[in-house]
Amino acid sequence: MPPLVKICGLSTPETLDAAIQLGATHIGLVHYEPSSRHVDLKTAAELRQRAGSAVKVALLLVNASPQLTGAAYSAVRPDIIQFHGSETPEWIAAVKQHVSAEAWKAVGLRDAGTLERSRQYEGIVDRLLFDAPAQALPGGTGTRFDWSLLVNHRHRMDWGIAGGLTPSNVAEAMAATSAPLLDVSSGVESAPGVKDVDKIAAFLKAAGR
Ligand SMILES: O=C(O)c1ccccc1N[C@@H]1O[C@H](COP(=O)(O)O)[C@@H](O)[C@H]1O
Repeated sequence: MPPLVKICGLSTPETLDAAIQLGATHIGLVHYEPSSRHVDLKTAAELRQRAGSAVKVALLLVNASPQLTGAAYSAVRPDIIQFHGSETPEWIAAVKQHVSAEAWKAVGLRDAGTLERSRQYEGIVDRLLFDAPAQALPGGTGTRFDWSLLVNHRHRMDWGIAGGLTPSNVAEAMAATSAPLLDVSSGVESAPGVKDVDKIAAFLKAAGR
């Protein structure tokens, strides 16, 4: 069974359609102004509607206020909210009382300690997304983390990997981690924020979809 694949940071109808037709199982819309992939809520809602039920749609937020999270959920109605900042388990639990979307938490994996601390989200979120540690931006930087950190880790909940995945290294990432979900953004772009359909196709093919 091939892994699930999420193509994140889509911002145009053309690239959304291509990702769906090429076999993505999930797509991500980034609502975070500092990002080159930021989409406003109106655009996010239009893309979400266009996707329909063909894929699961994640809305990526970073340390958004309760007001913004609520407004974003109401406007876009995503299947998933991807929390990609320093949101605590308590914070996410509180948000979940007001939205009926899955909650995914991105965790910047620096060392075995961060992996152990990620267990605090068990029972609170629906999936952990292991990513490279935050830099100037908390994600979407095309940076890999040390995949060997996941070897022999006993996962007790759904999970996936993100960070620096590309069509060229995704097979190696799959072999190293056996991740059930692969999340890619900058590795399928021709420039920051500009998705490349050929790279999306190459990534999905290399991931076995
Ligand atoms: O894509 C962004 O600009 C972004 C901004 C803030 C937080 C997360 C962001 N992207 C997510 O980061 C991971 C890894 O991305 P990459 O493949 O290394 O570019 C992925 O989930 C992106 O959607």
